[in-house]
Amino acid sequence: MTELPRQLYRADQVRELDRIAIEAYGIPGAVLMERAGRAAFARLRARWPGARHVTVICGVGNNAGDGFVLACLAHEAGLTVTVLQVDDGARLRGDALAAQRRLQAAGVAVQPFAPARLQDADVLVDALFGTGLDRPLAGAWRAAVEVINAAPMPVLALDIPSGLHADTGTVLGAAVRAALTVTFIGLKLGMFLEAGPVCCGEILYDDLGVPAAVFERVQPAGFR
Ligand SMILES: NC(=O)C1=CN([C@@H]2O[C@H](COP(=O)(O)OP(=O)(O)OC[C@H]3O[C@@H](n4cnc5c(N)ncnc54)[C@H](O)[C@@H]3O)[C@@H](O)[C@H]2O)[C@@H](O)CC1
Ligand SMILES: [K+]
Repeated sequence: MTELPRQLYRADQVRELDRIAIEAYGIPGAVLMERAGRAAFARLRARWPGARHVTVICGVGNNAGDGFVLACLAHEAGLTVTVLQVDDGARLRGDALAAQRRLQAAGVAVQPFAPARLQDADVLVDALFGTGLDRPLAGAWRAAVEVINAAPMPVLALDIPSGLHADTGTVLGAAVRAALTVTFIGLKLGMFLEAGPVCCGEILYDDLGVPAAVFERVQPAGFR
């Protein structure tokens, strides 16, 4: 975990940083996902050392994958772990699907999201959407964010609070209000604009071990 950098990026630029790290430096996406889950879990324990029950709410992309990795680590650390999926998960693929299967092999069930399933949690983890959010939340997705925001427990958001536009900081339908956001590889412009600061809460950053040379290949969109 390193200090907050000054560079700010758009979502497409962070995806470009991911791509360069994977393709030009041979860091598998699954390794980045493992490091993301591990970094976020370490920060969860540091912020809420007394937490005994963690509930991870997952979407259907790689942000969910980060959540599955965190859930597995929490389970291995002896915490009570509840994993909820808002969609039927049929769209899961690649690294995220592999992470979900590892979690299930470790004995943690993935259940459909339901408000009643949030109770008893000490901390909620927002693994619904990250930089792949590309349209306003609607239906069950929006309802889930509203239930999360109405719940009494603190929220740790993975990479960016779900519903927050990574480039503009606008709320796309609804956005998670997190106590802590652990963001990966690049700080997003939107975290510091409009609703960004309120939705992110405290921001912590992890470069996921991406070599400094990778960052020289993408011109930041701004500086904080
Ligand atoms: N190798 C990588 O690319 C890495 C990605 N990481 C994680 O992956 C995230 C990006 O993952 P993805 O690009 O898979 O996307 P997300 O996981 O952010 O979004 C999941 C999917 O939701 C769908 N979606 C978008 N807006 C929606 C809406 N309003 N309603 C319903 N569905 C919607 C899209 O089809 C998208 O693919 C990052 O934020 C980060 O958390 C990290 O693990 C670092 C490594
Ligand atoms: K998120």
